[in-house]
Amino acid sequence: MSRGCFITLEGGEGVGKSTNLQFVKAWLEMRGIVSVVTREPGGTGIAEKIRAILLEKADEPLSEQAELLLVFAARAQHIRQVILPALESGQWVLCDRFTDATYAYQGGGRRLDVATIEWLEHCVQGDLRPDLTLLLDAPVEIGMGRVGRRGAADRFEAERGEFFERVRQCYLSRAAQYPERYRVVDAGRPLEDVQVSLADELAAFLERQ
Ligand SMILES: Nc1ncnc2c1ncn2[C@@H]1O[C@H](COP(=O)(O)OP(=O)(O)OP(=O)(O)O)[C@@H](O)[C@H]1O
Ligand SMILES: Cc1cn([C@H]2C[C@H](O)[C@@H](COP(=O)(O)O)O2)c(=O)[nH]c1=O
Repeated sequence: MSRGCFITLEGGEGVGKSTNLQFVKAWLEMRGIVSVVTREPGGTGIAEKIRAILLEKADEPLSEQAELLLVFAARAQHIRQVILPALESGQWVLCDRFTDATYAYQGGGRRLDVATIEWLEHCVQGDLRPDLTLLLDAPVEIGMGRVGRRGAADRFEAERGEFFERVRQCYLSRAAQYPERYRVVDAGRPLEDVQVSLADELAAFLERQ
């Protein structure tokens, strides 16, 4: 049995990752491809508990180093419990954020040392990398406007605009750095247009397999 493909959806807050992950799953299903939908941080019982720590606005401030290590602790659990078993059984994995989010949020947003992130990535993932990363890109105000209508902000959503500008620029520069893996989709357009572009990218990806 051939190994499944690993697809990640990335982007800033409110760009439409969760909405479009369901679209991607349905698009693949219509072509006979079974996929597991999951997310980071999270995706297992333990990793979801870590997610709760990362997202909650607690009285005790979470240090930036603790934040980085928690993200990778959740990822280690997720990879071993969910991602690798699914890929090895031939299923595809569709993940709402993965390590590119760590480069964008902890590297770009928090300005933590990129070499440390690379080292943790190597320790936790070995050579596991996404086969395709769909970057949903939209101006920060558009994404935050969509999120704002959803209710109370979590610990990340409460960050300032400049933080999210750095996150966006970091995603875009990684997309330029890894053009063979990344596809950038303009997510500031109406949902139907975004999904036409996603379908084009998925069709092109299938052609390459
Ligand atoms: N292209 C679009 N145009 C207008 N509204 C959209 C579009 N895409 C998603 N939305 C809406 O924006 C909101 C946020 O979408 P969604 O939860 O999918 O984003 P997300 O990127 O997963 O957010 P988060 O960063 O919080 O995980 C939802 O109400 C969704 O219906
Ligand atoms: C994987 C990952 C995530 N984050 C941040 C980014 C988001 O603000 C939250 C997750 O919530 P969402 O519903 O997906 O928006 O976590 C991060 O800072 N670093 C990471 O590696």
